[in-house]
Amino acid sequence: MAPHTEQLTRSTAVRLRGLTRSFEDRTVLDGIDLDIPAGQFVALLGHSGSGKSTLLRAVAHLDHEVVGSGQLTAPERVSVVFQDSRLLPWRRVLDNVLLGLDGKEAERKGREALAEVGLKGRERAWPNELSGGEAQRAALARSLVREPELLLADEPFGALDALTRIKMHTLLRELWERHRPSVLLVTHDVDEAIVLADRVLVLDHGRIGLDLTIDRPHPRSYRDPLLGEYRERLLSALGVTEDHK
Ligand SMILES: Nc1ncnc2c1ncn2[C@@H]1O[C@H](COP(=O)(O)OP(=O)(O)OP(=O)(O)O)[C@@H](O)[C@H]1O
Repeated sequence: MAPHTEQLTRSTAVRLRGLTRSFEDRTVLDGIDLDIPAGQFVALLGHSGSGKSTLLRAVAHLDHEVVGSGQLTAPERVSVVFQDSRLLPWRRVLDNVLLGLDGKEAERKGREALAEVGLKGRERAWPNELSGGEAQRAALARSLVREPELLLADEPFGALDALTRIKMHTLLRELWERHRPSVLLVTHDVDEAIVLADRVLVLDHGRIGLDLTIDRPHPRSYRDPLLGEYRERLLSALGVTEDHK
């Protein structure tokens, strides 16, 4: 089966059936079935090498060798944010945000998106004049301006310091509240997953080992004792026992 884009019902953003990916003789994704309803914020956890990025690349249609007995469907308007901002160093911030878009209306939206991520006034800065957190904000603005139905994020805050990361969590959640894309966020960080997402998946041996709904109101506090129960379940699904903590 070749992955393809097809018309999805309004209520489902992503549908995977039997998604399989092997590299030589190693099966990394082993028949994954997954539905992500439109507008849902999902985090994907798993050990290093468990296949999180491979799954995200498949959903982004960046991998043409993935196979399955069923289907891989995702919306056409998909934006991807990576751990590094991937801004082009020879283009100013606004031009990076607008990459591939033309016209006054696009420029207006680009400026608006930069204002939304707190970079008003930095439109004409060069990427090397931005801090890591600012560069990731610009990358988020570049995604937003395309009004994605699905935002795929591969450890977008992995390279940031702890304080900046917390600010970015708040920003990402606020942007989600305003625009309501479906989100698939790959992360190593259990706390990041439970503070941001409404549903957390754990990838284990090529399958979804745990599919956990986080039923707590937003904004969430890291200190919420009820989040502790979710943390325990996720750590246990990841095979982290008390001795390892
Ligand atoms: N192009 C490739 N060629 C060969 N093996 C690959 C390729 N891409 C990924 N793999 C392998 O597939 C497995 C899963 O990789 P993937 O990057 O999806 O894991 P991950 O869960 O995102 O890891 P991390 O958390 O360390 O980023 C790894 O063992 C990796 O070596």
